[in-house]
Amino acid sequence: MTTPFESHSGSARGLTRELIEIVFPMFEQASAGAIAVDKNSRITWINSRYARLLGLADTHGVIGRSVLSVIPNSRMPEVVDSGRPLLLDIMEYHTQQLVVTRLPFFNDDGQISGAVAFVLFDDLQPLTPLVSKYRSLHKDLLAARRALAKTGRSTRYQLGDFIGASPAVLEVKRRTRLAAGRDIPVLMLGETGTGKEVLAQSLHALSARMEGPFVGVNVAAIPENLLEAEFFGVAPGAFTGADKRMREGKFQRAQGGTLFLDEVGDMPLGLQAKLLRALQEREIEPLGSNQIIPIDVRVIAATSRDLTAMVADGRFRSDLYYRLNVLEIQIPPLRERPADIGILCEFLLEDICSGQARTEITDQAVALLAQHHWPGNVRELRNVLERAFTLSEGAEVLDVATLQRVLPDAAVPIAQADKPDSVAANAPAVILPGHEPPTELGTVRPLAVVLAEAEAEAITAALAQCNNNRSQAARLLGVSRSVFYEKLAKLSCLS
Ligand SMILES: Nc1ncnc2c1ncn2[C@@H]1O[C@H](COP(=O)(O)OP(=O)(O)OP(=O)(O)O)[C@@H](O)[C@H]1O
Repeated sequence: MTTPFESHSGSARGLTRELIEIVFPMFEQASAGAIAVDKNSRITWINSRYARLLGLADTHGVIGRSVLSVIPNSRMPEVVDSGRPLLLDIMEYHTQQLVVTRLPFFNDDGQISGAVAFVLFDDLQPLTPLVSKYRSLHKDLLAARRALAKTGRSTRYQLGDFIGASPAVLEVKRRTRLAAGRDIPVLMLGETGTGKEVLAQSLHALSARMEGPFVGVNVAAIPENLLEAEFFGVAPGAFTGADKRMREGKFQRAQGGTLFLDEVGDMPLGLQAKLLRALQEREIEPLGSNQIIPIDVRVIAATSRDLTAMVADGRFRSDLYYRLNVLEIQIPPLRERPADIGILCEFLLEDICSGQARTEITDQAVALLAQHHWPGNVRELRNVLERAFTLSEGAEVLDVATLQRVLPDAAVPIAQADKPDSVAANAPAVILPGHEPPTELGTVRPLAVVLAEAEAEAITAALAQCNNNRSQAARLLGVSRSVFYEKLAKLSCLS
């Protein structure tokens, strides 16, 4: 039998490799599948049992490929990066849940050479009690993390929460891991709702600053005259009526951790100069004080604006742009990666249904969603699924007809509809907004639901019309920027 270790000869420096070589044949025989990767997480070997389990035509086609491009939920890169084994894990692969164990192995100099994984069980039936316990604990953990993130300064997202397996998303994840390993400023560029905050939190959680605070500040949501105090704090008694105590700014709160500057493109030029100074000197001066405070903070900036255009016409300082953009992560809009919509729906529905019976979505419904333009990206997808779930009163399956009733825009060709669905089958060839078939629930719905839907649609349409420029969208809707942000935040909480 060939093993992934044959090319390495001589005595191993660490016990790990020797042990693996001893136990490998036993594990390989007894397990439901085995795979090995090199130190770059590229597949070097896979046995035929695992290839069959993954539905691969043969074992050769995947050799040399990144393991994440074949098994999107694999945690082998983590094992290779950390050099630590993951002895027991449940990994989802399409509809299967596999119990896996992953071990790193080292070369003669003690350097990491790669990792090997074994599928211990591909049928969870005997483990049902354990798995349901795991699921309920996992749900509790997510709920606790969310509650904590609302009150404290910790993060609630990890890289695994950034869902997607398209090449563009894999590249985003690769750059995030790279950025996490280096203490440098990072600039995230992407439209609204593409997950910039999810990614910023994940980066922090992967970095050496993970034990430190993660402090987020949305530059666009804070009135201009308060921004400086928000950033740098206020000395005691700096103004008449000001606090007797020092009021900490975001930089001080983020000491030892990460400061996430969301919508940095909305920062007024005056404050840009002060931010640049703070980043260059690594110190700040609270308002009304002559005391200098050293800062130890990693900055992750994000924007949905075209910063290079803003630099070109003088609305954003070029020196600050280069200081923030040491490593750039471009997050693609959802419409450019329709292949991710299925997996995103699965993940978002799981979250939306949490605590209730699981709802599935038909392939035709996913295909319908893939045709949508998604100006509000994943946040909008989440809202659409939430509305569909509410409208269907927790039905087991979301189909084309239900989604047509909640998708905000345009006509949908009936050819896409689920064939056995009676509403779709009797519908006109094209369903236009405002001409939806009457629902079984009747036409009268609670006013609060109708108003909330109308508000969500107006916000999405305004953002689309203004190319995601929030200040313009707020003006178009006749509300202040802070009211607009409040509503946007509520939308994302609801979703
Ligand atoms: N790739 C993704 N996987 C899972 N959820 C995602 C993903 N991208 C975004 N989301 C979800 O979409 C919503 C918006 O994400 P987030 O706030 O990170 O976006 P953003 O780019 O920071 O938006 P904005 O620019 O409007 O602040 C959240 O509910 C988040 O959980």
